[in-house]
Amino acid sequence: MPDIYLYNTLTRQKEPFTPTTPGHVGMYVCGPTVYSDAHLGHAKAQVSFDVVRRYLKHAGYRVRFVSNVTDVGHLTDDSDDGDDKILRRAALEKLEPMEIADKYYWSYFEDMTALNVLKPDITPRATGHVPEQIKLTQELIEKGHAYEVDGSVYFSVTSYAPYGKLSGRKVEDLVSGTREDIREEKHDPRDFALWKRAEKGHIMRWDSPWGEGFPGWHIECSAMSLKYLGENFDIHGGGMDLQFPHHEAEIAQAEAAGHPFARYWIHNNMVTVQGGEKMSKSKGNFTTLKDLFEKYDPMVVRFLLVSSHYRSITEFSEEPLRAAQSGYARLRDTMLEVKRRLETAPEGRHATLEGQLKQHVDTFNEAMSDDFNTPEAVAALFNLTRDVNSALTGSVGKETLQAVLDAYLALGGDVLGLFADRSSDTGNPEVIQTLMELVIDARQNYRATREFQKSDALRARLSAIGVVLEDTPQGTRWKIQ
Ligand SMILES: Nc1ncnc2c1ncn2[C@@H]1O[C@H](COP(=O)(O)OP(=O)(O)OP(=O)(O)O)[C@@H](O)[C@H]1O
Ligand SMILES: [Zn+2]
Repeated sequence: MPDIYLYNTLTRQKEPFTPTTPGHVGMYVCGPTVYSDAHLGHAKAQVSFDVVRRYLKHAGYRVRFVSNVTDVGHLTDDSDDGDDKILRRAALEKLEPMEIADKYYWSYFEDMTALNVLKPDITPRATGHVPEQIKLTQELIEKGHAYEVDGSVYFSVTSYAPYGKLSGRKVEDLVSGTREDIREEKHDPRDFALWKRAEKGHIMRWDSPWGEGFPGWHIECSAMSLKYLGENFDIHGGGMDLQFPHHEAEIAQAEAAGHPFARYWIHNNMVTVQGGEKMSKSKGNFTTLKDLFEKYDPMVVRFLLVSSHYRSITEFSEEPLRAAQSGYARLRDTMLEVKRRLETAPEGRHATLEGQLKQHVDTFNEAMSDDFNTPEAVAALFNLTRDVNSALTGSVGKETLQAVLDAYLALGGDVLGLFADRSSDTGNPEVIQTLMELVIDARQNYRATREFQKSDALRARLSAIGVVLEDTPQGTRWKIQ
C-alpha cells in the first residue's frame, strides 16, 4: 500500500495516514439537511469525499463509508434558535415533514448518482436514531457535561476543557447570538442544545426522559458515527463551514462521554459565487445541480470539481464550466479512441509510450497520496493524453493500447470517477459504442437508399442529446459535445 498523507484539521498539518485496523478504513461524512434540491456546493463536498474513498479503495483498503442525512433538528439558526428547516419547508410546500425529507432525499441521491458518487455503505437518518441520541445525551448528563432545563438538555461548554480544539476558537472568545429567552435557560449562553422540548404544535416530537421533544442537530452525527464505525474511527469529513459549531460539538459530545472519536478530520473548501460568497441554500445564491445538468453533462460538472483541490475554493461561473467541457472531452475522446484502435491493432508493444505511461501513472499516484491532490492527478492524465495522441499518429500495438486503456479506466474511472464504473451496465462505454455503431449503420442505409430526410432526422435527434456525427474518409465517427 502506498504511503498516504492527508491534511488533518485537528493538527493543522499533513500527516501520514495509518488506520486503527490495518487494511480497513472507517469514514464518516456529514451529509445534507434534506429540505431542498442539492446545489453545486453539496456536489463539491460529496465528490471530494467520494474521491478520497475511491483512492483509499484503489490503494487496497477496505472502506466503510457512512454518510448521514439530516431530517430533524437542524434549526435555521446555529444558536438553538429559529425553526426546524424541514418543518419550515413542509409548511411552505404544504406537505408532511417526512414527505419533504423523502422528496429531497431521493432528489439528492438522483443527483449524486448522476455525478457518479458511490452510494454510502450506510446512510443513517437522524429520525431513525432518536434512541441512540437520547442515550448519548443521558451519558453526558451522568458524566456532568450536560444539564436539563424545562425539558431541554444543553451541553455545558465550560465542563469540557478541549472545546474549541478543532476550530482553534477559545471558549472565552465565543459569543452567542441566542434569543434572550433561550439564553436565560442556558447556564451559559455558549452552551448548545442536545435535546429540545417540543413546543405546542411542533410536529416532529419523540418521548424522552425529559418529556416530548426532538434531538439537536450536532448529537445525531456523534451518535450515528459511533454506532456504525466504533468509538475510535479513522476519518471524519465535512465542509469547512461545519468546523464550528457542528464538528466542535460532535467532538465534545463524543469525547466528553468517554469515546475517543475520529482520528483524522478533513474539510472541503467552499463553492463560492460572486467573488467569495459561499453558495448556500439559506442565502438563495445557489445553482441547483438539476439546473446545471440541463446544460452540462454531470461528468463535466464532476470534472470541474476534481480539477481544483478539495481544500481550495471553487468559484462558480460559466467560463470554467465551458473549459471543463472541452478538457473532459479531450480525455474521454482519447480514451474512446484507444478503445476503438484496440479492435484492429496489431500485436505488440510501443516501448516509448509504455515508458511515458508508467511515468504518468506514478505521478498520478504520488499526487493522490499527497493529500488527494486531484488537480495534479488530472494534469498527469492530460500529459498521458498528449503522449497517447502523439503515439496514435503512428502504429501502437495491442498490449500497449490495453495498458493505456486500463490506466484510463483505473485512474480516470475508478479513482476520479470520471468514466462510468466498469462494473455498471449503464454508461458502459462498450455498450454505448455498439449502440452508436448500430445507429450509424442505420443512417448509412438511409443514405444508400437516398432517404435523406430520414438520415437527417437521425442526425438531428442525436444532435439534440449532444452527440455529433462526423463523416471522415475512414467512415463516420461520433462524439459527445
Ligand atoms: N457552497 C458550498 N461549498 C462546499 N460545500 C458546501 C457548500 N454548501 C454546503 N456545503 C456542504 O454540504 C453539506 C450539507 O450542507 P447543508 O445541508 O447544511 O447545506 P447549506 O446549503 O450550507 O445549507 P444552509 O445554507 O441552509 O446552511 C455540508 O458538508 C456542507 O459543508
Ligand atoms: Zn455532522
